[in-house]
Amino acid sequence: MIKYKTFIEDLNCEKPYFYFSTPQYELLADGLMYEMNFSDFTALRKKVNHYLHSDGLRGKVLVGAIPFDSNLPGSVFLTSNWKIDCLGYNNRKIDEWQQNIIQPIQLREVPECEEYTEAVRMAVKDINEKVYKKIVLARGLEIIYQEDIEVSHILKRIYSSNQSGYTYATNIYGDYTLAGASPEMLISKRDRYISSNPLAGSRPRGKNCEEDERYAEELCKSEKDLCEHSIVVEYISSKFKEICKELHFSQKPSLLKTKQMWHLSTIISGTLLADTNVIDLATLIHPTPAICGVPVDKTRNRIKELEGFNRNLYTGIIGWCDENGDGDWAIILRGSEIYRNRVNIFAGAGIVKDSNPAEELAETNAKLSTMLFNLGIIKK
Ligand SMILES: C=C(O[C@@H]1C=C(C(=O)O)C=C[C@H]1O)C(=O)O
Repeated sequence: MIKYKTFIEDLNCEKPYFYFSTPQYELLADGLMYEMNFSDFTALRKKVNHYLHSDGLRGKVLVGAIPFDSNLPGSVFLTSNWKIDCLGYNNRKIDEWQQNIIQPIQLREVPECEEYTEAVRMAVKDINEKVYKKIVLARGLEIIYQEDIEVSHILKRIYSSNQSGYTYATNIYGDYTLAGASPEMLISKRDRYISSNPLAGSRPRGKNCEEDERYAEELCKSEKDLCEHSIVVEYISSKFKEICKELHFSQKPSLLKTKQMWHLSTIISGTLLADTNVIDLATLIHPTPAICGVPVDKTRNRIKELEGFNRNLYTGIIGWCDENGDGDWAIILRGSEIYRNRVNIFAGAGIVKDSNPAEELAETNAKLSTMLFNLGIIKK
């Protein structure tokens, strides 16, 4: 029997220029690329529309990652060197990629836990004073190794443990690899059909079945988490209402589980009134309150003050756009920046009026565990 290997399983020691997969397909873009720089989202939209209307994307695909902050410059890439393949059911065995995992010599919190809980306290105060309604605050871990780590092993582990989410890896942004296992699709577009699947409101998975079910049940009933979730659904659905003739979403969120987390989830879908490309759609709704806050400008500025580090591409978006303006863009979450012997990982939590600093810290720890597991630092 011929053993079918996916693009990611087929990697030897090389790092892919750009890799993106969903449970249904995987896309790999490699080789020569044209870099399209942009100064902000408005400039990006203009350039992409120009390319699409002048047939400049024929046979090509646009791939890349767009920063969290829409006022910052960035770049996306155009290439004819790309392939896409269906992913049917395949048995992703993480154990196969257990070998060659090295352990770090140092882990450093950026910022320190106490600074993070203090930032949450300040945000709750802002919310009580009605400065804003919700804000997402993140923190990071810097992981140092004695020697350079083998990126292709880590990618195989990320892919294998992320059967139901979006796996991404790119090497086109300088001297590091951005790679992770995002659970959240910002926008998907095929012809006139569009959908978004925001997540907000979270619990860790339990240590046993009983605890796991209890956490899931608690999440479904939690007023605080339901409120956190409804803010995001309201934001995206009101943006979609302006551009869609039909809009569908359930009034009650469902549960989505990853290996490490439970999330409240809502699929919002619609049919576009006029053909709009996926970059226009992504930049219309990004950053959503799932990773930024309400109102957007106020919370984006406050995030810079309270977090004390630069998010860059973390909580930005990653994906592709084809010659028809179709494509998928996921939020850059549960990811890592891998530099030779150093890895930076990040995680955030949504803060609303009833947030408790210690619980939000625990939530970020649970989210960080996705990459800690993929790096082989923790066992589960
Ligand atoms: C910010 C992160 O996650 C986001 C925040 C969530 C929440 O507050 O419940 C859930 C999923 C994501 O939208 C992260 O994973 O770093």
